[in-house]
Amino acid sequence: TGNHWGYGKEDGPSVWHRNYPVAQGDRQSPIDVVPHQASHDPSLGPIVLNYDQCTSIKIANNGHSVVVEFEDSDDRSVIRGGPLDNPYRLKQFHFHWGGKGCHGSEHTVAGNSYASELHLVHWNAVKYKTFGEAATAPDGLAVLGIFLETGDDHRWLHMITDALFTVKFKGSVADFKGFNPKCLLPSSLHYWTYLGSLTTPPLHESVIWIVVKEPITVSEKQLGKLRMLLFTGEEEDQRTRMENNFRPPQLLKGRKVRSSN
Ligand SMILES: CN(C)c1nnc([C@H](N)S(N)(=O)=O)s1
Ligand SMILES: [Zn+2]
Repeated sequence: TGNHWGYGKEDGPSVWHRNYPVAQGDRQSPIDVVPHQASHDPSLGPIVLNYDQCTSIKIANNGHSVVVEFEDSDDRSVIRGGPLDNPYRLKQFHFHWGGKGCHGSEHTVAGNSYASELHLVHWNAVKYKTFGEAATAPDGLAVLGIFLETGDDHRWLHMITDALFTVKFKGSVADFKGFNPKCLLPSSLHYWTYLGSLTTPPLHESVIWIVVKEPITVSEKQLGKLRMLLFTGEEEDQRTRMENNFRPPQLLKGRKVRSSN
């Protein structure tokens, strides 16, 4: 019905263009990052995260991913520096992941996928009054992408995976206070950056992407807990596991990818 979209055969990334023609636009995301073709830009400073006053509010299953929302009525959690001309306010973070053992990241590096990808979504509250307004502006959003590879348990990710049972069904929301996503960052914030889009409908071409080079390590067990989430609501008799909720890489269409040092 209407603008319903998903990750299945009938409603997945290959048909999103029918309801969202921008899917075939000139600055779509994700992309395959080819490190040796990225231009090293010495003018690109470090990314600075001021997440110390960061306050998470709730965790939700929106039928496409699991999302942790933040209080964004002031500049308590911002990202600045790097390619950004203003500080951008943290609004939410969410994940994309694969099926058992297979890949799940959205961005790829020289054709290689990671098991999952974390997106920290920020908006330019200096230039725009609301997230909605920023989400349709060419410099409105900044998304920090972090790759997840499998290995040992991540010492803090259990804070999230232990809460997933509270949001199993599409449309469920639960309190999730006091979580600071700084604990999910790798030790180095060296990155690639390029101009792109949201990777889910409405696919607005409003994102300055900052893809961090160093992945974090999580265990297969922790990733498996993401897959106990459902795409479907409690009232639906069809129970569909939430997995493979990633869009494949899109054409670069002449865009330049820059690399911090
Ligand atoms: C409205 N918001 C916060 C978002 N809309 N689409 C989002 C996508 N999941 S992504 N992957 O961040 O582009 S995030
Ligand atoms: Zn995302």
